[in-house]
Amino acid sequence: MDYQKVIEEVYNEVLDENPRGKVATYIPELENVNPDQFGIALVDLEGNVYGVGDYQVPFSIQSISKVHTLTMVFHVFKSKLWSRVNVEPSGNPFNSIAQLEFEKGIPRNPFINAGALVITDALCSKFKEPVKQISDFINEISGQNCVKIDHQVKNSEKNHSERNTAMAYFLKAYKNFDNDIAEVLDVYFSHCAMEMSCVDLAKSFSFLANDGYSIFANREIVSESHARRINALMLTCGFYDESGEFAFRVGLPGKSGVGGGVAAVMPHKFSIAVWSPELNEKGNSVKSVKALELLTDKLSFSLF
Ligand SMILES: NC(=O)CC[C@H](N)C(=O)O
Repeated sequence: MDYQKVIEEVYNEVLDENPRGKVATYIPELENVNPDQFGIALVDLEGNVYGVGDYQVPFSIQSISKVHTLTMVFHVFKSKLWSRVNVEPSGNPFNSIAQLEFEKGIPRNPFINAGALVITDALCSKFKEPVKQISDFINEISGQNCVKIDHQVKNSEKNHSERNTAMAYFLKAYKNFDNDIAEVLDVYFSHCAMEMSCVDLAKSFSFLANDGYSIFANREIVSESHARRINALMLTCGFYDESGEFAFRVGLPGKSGVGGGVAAVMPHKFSIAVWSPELNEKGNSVKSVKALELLTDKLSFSLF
């Protein structure tokens, strides 16, 4: 399969069609990014890299980091975690407070903000220096020192953090939050403000395409059965209230972030990351989703 040719075709077709959205503005610093950037990187299971466009430009990974943090706790906490977070699609926006109250402080899944805050809280219980541990972990599974925290983005989110702070208090009220709220939020904003390029991100997702084994870290990151479960969660919950639409159009497990990135995997074949900052109203990158739809159509395979 000539992956380079396919991603170049996809790239050109998306640029020809030029679907537009709006860059995220609720984190003010994210508005300063050039909205025309667009890149695709695909990494196969031998470690070959195929890239086109701005695939080496670092961008704010935002919620994509929730897959990395979940992986870290999945490994450490095993099944205990699932009494604190559910595994159902939310069908609601990623920052819904109403849903959290309705469900008595047990977030629907680990990828909506409330669920990710519980995961970050669990990380804070386990690790002395959680931000360093998260960076080290992502660097390890990407095979290089690629993670940087953009402190302007971090502080920008911190200065506009009313909803996430409210959610953390709600979780605490329902006794589903162990650590100091400000500390956990600081860790959460730090991992959301990590910057990576498409190629680094695709490498960091490679173990999920490879039954849990990372060819970049040269070790098993999670067991084969845990890798399958993380993929199942990405397929059903990775795109918030648009997860069904993504499964319908693309058919790969994946995760989006409001920085405009999407990382996805085709189990036993490759991992891929696409980035373009303009989002649709659900918070998913318009060009990235279009590119992945064209890609699975051209390859004539997906999970289904
Ligand atoms: N969907 C996202 O990427 C959201 C992440 C963002 N840091 C937030 O908490 O709102």
